[in-house]
Amino acid sequence: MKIVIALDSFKGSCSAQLACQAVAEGFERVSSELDVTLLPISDGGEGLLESLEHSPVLSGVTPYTFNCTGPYGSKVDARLLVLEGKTAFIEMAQCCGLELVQAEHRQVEKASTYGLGEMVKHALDLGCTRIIIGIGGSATNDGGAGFAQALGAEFYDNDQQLIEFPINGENLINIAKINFDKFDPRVADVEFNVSCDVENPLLGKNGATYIYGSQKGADKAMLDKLELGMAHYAQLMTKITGKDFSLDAGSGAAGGLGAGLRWFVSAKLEKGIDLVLGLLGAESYIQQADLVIVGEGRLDSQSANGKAPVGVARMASHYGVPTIALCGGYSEDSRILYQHGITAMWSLCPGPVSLEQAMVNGERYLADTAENLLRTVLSSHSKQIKH
Ligand SMILES: Nc1ncnc2c1ncn2[C@@H]1O[C@H](COP(=O)(O)OP(=O)(O)OP(=O)(O)O)[C@@H](O)[C@H]1O
Ligand SMILES: O=C(O)[C@H](O)CO
Repeated sequence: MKIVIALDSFKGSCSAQLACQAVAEGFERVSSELDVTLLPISDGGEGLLESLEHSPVLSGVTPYTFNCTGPYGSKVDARLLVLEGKTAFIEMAQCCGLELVQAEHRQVEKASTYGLGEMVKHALDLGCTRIIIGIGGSATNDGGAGFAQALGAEFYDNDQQLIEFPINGENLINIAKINFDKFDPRVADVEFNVSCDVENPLLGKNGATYIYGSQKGADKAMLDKLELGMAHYAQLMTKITGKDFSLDAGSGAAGGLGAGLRWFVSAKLEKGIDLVLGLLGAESYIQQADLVIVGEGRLDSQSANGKAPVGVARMASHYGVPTIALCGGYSEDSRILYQHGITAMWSLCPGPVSLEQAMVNGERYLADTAENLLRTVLSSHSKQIKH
């Protein structure tokens, strides 16, 4: 029996790689005759590098670590991967991620994507001609202005004063002019592909600020202020470039970085999970599988919007392969996922345990649930199972 194990991370509990390993361990308790492929997955934002590093097809990636500017200005270590000396993979959450800052210290208006620009400069220094950036899971709402500043763009306010490093969401309302004379010229010869974890537009009620600003530390008044700044910035960038991306899908990913990357480096945006599945060569494994296992911390109706488990399930259902999802919990409205390729959903909780207990024991519970799941599947096939 061929099984593809393609779980995303269980945020706050275990990484995608550990989740996949736990499921494989549970299966091994039941049968040693399985042909199992582990494909730790991500929705293209946070976790992108981990899924690529453990990919069975991308064996030749070289990891580099650079000390760069974190979301609030202090230094953080971030990694990038280089494939065959030419293609760099960068995960913006490593330098500008929400998880780098504890919830009580988050001030989204002060956060900047400057560190991502530094990482891109490192990739250029390494001679890369294609740069793939996974965006999402960010602490920022600066529309990519910090990213452009790190690459040499100079932002001026109404008094013709240079806006200091690192430019952030709060500064957007003050930008009157941008000077690109010192912008890194190497960028023009590089192909940028961006995998977005969500498809929100830049502006409006469904845009970057109003949908993701609160989790980054903004209250209602701050959300209104940031949206005004973003709208002003979008208007200016549209005037400069002649391109209005405000309402395009993916523009609102990572606090408007999606739009910023299109404006500043002519990036091509893609739906994260599709780009990840392509990079991992997932199709060749999935189309031959008898069963696919997916999962993430929590499944709900939102999971249908570009999240990793549903992306995998859609591909599997295209080939008539059933997909079973394992999760910490699923909401009532998650039934809609049955229409998106998910055949069944299993919660890993063994009983009424606290969320904390479920998260601390995530791997153990996953292995136990996987064991139980495979016992059920094999017994319905009248297969030999270990006792
Ligand atoms: N082991 C676990 N047991 C029970 N619930 C869990 C467990 N691990 C994670 N969760 C729940 O899932 C939530 C995280 O959800 P999930 O892993 O789907 O990430 P997310 O925030 O939706 O982001 P993304 O989809 O980008 O990964 C946690 O806040 C918690 O409520
Ligand atoms: O970073 C963010 O704002 C969210 O993950 C959506 O991209």
